[in-house]
Amino acid sequence: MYAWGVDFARYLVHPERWEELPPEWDLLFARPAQLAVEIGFGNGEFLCEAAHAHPELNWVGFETSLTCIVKAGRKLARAGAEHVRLARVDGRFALRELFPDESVERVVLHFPCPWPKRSHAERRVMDEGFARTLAAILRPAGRFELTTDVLRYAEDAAGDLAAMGFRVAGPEAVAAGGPGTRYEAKWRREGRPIWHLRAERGRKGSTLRIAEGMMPHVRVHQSVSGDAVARLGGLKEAWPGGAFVIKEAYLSPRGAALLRAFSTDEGFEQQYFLALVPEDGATLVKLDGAAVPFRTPAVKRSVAAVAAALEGR
Ligand SMILES: C[S@@+](CC[C@H](N)C(=O)[O-])C[C@H]1O[C@@H](n2cnc3c(N)ncnc32)[C@H](O)[C@@H]1O
Repeated sequence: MYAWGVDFARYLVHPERWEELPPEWDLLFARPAQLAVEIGFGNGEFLCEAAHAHPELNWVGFETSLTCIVKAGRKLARAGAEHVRLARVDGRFALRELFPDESVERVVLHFPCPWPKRSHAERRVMDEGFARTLAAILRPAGRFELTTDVLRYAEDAAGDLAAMGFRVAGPEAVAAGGPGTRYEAKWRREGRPIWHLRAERGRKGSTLRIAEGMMPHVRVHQSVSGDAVARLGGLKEAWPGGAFVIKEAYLSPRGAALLRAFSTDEGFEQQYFLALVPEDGATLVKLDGAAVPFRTPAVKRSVAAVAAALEGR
């Protein structure tokens, strides 16, 4: 990807397209090294600095904002940073699904959105589930660091981490020497106290992973009519922890169809397309390559349910 003449494509990775999860990070970085992860890296100030200060580590950053990916990518390219990869994936999902147990040395989270309202709590990065993931993917004595301007957030994090067996130091106020990010500068300008918490993994935890590399597909042994495709719009299923809905169905003049789908697995939401491809009197139901989702239980169920609906089951 080029933006203002700076090529930063070499930093970008697309885990949703990988056929094997979790991946071999050493192969991806073309060198064996300990892994360090930043979640919600914003404009990339810390990641850029950290890659220079700790060239012995392979750094992976996760962001949900495309604008941030572009800004951080440009910064890394300008600085000539090595051993960094960026992905546009929800960091909570990424940490759990993309790293084997006991494979990460360090995880950092700087000024996560606090989402103080109870009704928004599920959007917070740090919670009990995240602490469980950390206990699973961190190496023995691997560490997690949190910097925030919200004392309550840091205190809740300390509680969740301690309950998972972490040795927790803080939260303590840090007068200077924070991560050097845009949000640190912003809150310091406003005179807010900055809180730092450091937690070292104690006992190993375990976590349930749900994504697979394999692309689900089902062959329906009949061609499908435009009416049958149109009836797929609105198809939905929900079960404890997950759901999918087919939002819209588009039919091409040549008999192929695209279905716009939405899924959620334990709050991890995805939008994607299913393709219905005619094949010698049969129809292949598969994921379309335009917006490939992670292959979660909800995504797999949507493929199976569309095939079943077409077969009248
Ligand atoms: C308040 S900003 C802080 C950015 C940066 N760390 C800093 O200190 O300047 C929070 C960032 O986290 C990102 N973010 C929010 N939820 C996320 C998630 N679940 N996974 C990855 N990034 C996330 C947002 O897009 C935003 O860039």
